[in-house]
Amino acid sequence: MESTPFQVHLRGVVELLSRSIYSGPAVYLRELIQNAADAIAARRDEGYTGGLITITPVGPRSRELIVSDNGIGLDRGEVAELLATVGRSSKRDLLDMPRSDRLGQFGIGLLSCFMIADEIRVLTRSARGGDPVEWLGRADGTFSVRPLSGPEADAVPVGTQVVLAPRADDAPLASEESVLSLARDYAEYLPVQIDVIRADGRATRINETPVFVDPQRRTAEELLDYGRELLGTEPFEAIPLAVPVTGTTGVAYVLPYAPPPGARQASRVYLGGMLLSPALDELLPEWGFFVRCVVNTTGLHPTASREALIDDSALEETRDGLGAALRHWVLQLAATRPATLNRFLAVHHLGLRSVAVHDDELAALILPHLRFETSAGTATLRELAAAHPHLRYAATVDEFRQLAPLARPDAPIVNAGHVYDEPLLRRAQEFLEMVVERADASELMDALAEPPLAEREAVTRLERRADAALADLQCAATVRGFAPPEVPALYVTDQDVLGAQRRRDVAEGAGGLWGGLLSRLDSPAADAPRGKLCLNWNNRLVRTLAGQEQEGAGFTPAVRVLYVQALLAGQHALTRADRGALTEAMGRIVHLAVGLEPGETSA
Ligand SMILES: Nc1ncnc2c1ncn2[C@@H]1O[C@H](COP(=O)(O)OP(=O)(O)OP(=O)(O)O)[C@@H](O)[C@H]1O
Repeated sequence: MESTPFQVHLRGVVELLSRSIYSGPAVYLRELIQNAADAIAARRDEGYTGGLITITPVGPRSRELIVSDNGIGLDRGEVAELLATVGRSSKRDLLDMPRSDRLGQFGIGLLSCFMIADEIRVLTRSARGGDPVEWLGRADGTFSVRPLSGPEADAVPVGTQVVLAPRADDAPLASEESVLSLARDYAEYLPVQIDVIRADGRATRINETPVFVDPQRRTAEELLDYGRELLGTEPFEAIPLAVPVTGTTGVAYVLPYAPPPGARQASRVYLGGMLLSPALDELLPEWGFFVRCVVNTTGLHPTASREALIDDSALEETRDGLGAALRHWVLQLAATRPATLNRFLAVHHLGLRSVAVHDDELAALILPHLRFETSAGTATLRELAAAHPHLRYAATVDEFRQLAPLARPDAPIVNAGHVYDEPLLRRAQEFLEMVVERADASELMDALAEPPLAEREAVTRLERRADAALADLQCAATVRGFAPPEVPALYVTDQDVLGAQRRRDVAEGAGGLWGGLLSRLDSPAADAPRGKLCLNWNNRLVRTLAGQEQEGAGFTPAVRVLYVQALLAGQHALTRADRGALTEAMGRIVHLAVGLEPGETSA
């Protein structure tokens, strides 16, 4: 059997590159700069100390774009082998791992030039000696090699020039304006000088110093300057980053605003100084949504497109390292700058809360510092855990509103009615020494002071009479002493009652089929849930009501008005029955005030 080498259909491969691998034809320039930089690095390995890349864009005087370098160059044998063999690269080491000082590794980069031109012409002279060579590759898959001699050869210095004549449609990508902007975007931080030759013949050096490569040695102002450009606004703060195992350094900019929920901030990533991606998702842990990073790395591995990173253990290690830096920042804030921590939490609390619900790392970090509203003012969870290891909470804002007045100051109730609060409070038990439990209205009421034994009889009588006065309103009465004494009564419900009440409100508004259905759901049964009116034994008015020996005509309307007042104070919605009761009770009170019998209406 005869073995035959595979045939490569070059147009098909180029099509594949342009459609499926690269984000667009503009990457041709990145690939050329990268090859030039690698060639200079290779020559520097042999003791050379110079290095310059020159790019001449397409212009009024020439339809050709030229990228020249004074790197290692290629001899005749290397040209045929390296330039014309798809997938062959000089830059992989023996273990097939990318070398940290070389950018290329796949042996396909040069083909990207076919996305804008039908021919690639390479003039090259090896630094190791030998005659220069011209290599001509064509998009139809053929190439030719021509050794140069005489004056033609004398004109070719050590290094390589790549010459492209872009197709008319693609020429704009090789114009001075595009070349300047692409070269800056991709390569302004490369450690090699890059000049763009302008139409007037003058060179513009595009190199800039990357502040994020060595952030520890930069001033805060320098770091913030870059951050301002990156975020388009003043960063909240700049956090220097370093993950030495993967040669990654950079800066995380804390956003001064809350990003949309769930949005992980994409990072700007440079590989060996060359832009890999302006917006890479996978670099940060999920909970790092509150920063936008810029990093340079030498130890992470690009995919063939060079626009993403391979999700391998190096990336995972880097993610962990960056997470650790963010965690350190938060802990430092908590320890040394609590006011800044509070400002940070005020901006990002919703996002932090949403992620801490399911992310252990963030929960452990942030929970102690989260602030909650309680019946005794606001406090952080750490403060609450220290003062009240057994903590009770209300699970809705409604519930909090009605339970808060019942809570003793030494046993406050936490408002866990806002989004994420309840699951976070429950999680707090894993990270802080505390037990949290949902507060129960009747238990709280039981904890309130019972009136003294000597007055029990009067209290029981008052409860019975008030019960009777409220019977048709599905409300029971109870008497306790609580602060402040000016409040005559509180209305207390448990969750079932609140739910039933809400359905009744809807039914009243809905009418028709829906209304009928809902009202049937709640048609008062013997065991129908009842709210409770808790009368305050410390209140003068309540005592006076209790003191009325006879069933005075004012008792029932007074209790019913107290009931409606308590509902309103607790911001409960009034049902139709409640409104009816109020109108009727007020009518009777007005009659009593002017000395008329209830029925006496006509003159
Ligand atoms: N300017 C240059 N100077 C010297 N050699 C070059 C130059 N450009 C390309 N080469 C040689 O041609 C080979 C193939 O280049 P190509 O850009 O296709 O792949 P690569 O750079 O090795 O890898 P990648 O696909 O990751 O870019 C290189 O490995 C290098 O040996």
